[in-house]
Amino acid sequence: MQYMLPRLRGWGQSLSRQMGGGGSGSSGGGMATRGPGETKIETDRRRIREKMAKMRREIAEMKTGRDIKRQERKRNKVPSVAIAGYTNAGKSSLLNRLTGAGVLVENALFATLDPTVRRAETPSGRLYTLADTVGFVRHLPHHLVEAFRSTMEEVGDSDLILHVVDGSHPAPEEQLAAVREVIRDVGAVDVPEIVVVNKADAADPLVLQRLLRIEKHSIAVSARTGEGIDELLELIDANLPRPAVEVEALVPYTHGALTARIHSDGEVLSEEHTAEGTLVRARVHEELAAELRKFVPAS
Ligand SMILES: Nc1nc2c(ncn2[C@@H]2O[C@H](COP(=O)(O)OP(=O)(O)OP(=O)(O)O)[C@@H](O)[C@H]2O)c(=O)[nH]1
Ligand SMILES: [Mg+2]
Repeated sequence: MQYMLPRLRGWGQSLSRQMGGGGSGSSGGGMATRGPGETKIETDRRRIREKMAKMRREIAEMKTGRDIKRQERKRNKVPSVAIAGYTNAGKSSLLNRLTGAGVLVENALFATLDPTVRRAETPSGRLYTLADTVGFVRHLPHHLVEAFRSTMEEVGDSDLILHVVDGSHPAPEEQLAAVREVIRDVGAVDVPEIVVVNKADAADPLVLQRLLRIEKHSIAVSARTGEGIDELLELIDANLPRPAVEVEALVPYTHGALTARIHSDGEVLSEEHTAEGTLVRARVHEELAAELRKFVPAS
């Protein structure tokens, strides 16, 4: 903490530029109010110091709850998708847009301190979890990187990363690179990534074109207007890990709940309603495959 404060001069300045300039008064929460005799930089430093302290406390409290949730997810084999990206990129807005959740959205740094997890469903009916994460900033002092690291476990453990970048920012490539550095640091390089270029409504079309060309797995969206969201949902569907076992089962109509689980936990390849029940071909995880064994149709 002591060591980082002298460095906040540059940081604070670039942050206010990033947020559209014009000082801190136009945005942010109540903490932005300047005390008597405080200069802009002092206010920034104090604000950041307060945020950091709060964040560390919350991170410490969160860890246990997160571990439990993660274990549950692993057991149920529900694929997990993490929304990562630079601070203020629109991660929480995207989570809200994708799941209808009411997560706090604010034009302020580190609006999100708790990696919230929501359940979501693909257009084809597969269930997955979607996690909102803490945003990154460039030139993060080293001990702060440590604090982020624990929240980054969420990202490292996920099956798919939605890497959100603000397309209307003057230097989106730099933000992408900075976030990737952290993703690499936490060993999440193997997790497939979709680059979600957000704020398409406010971005320069040429910048959008450039980003979509450079980034192979990318899509332009606007969490605000909903533009591109349906396509993103399809893309998530296509990029979720495929369950391991392909099965064929004739499920009696009396076992409707089981048919429903094939839809939510697995990937249905074909389905036919016969006189004896629902004839399904699907990819499912081991557990469900075992339960379906007694319904393998006599051939
Ligand atoms: N024009 C425009 N603004 C957006 C869009 N999505 C988000 N915003 C705005 O960008 C700001 C940041 O949005 P958040 O969703 O809080 O961003 P975040 O990435 O969760 O930020 P942190 O949690 O602080 O890392 C808010 O003022 C949003 O209203 C978009 O698609 N278009
Ligand atoms: Mg957020």
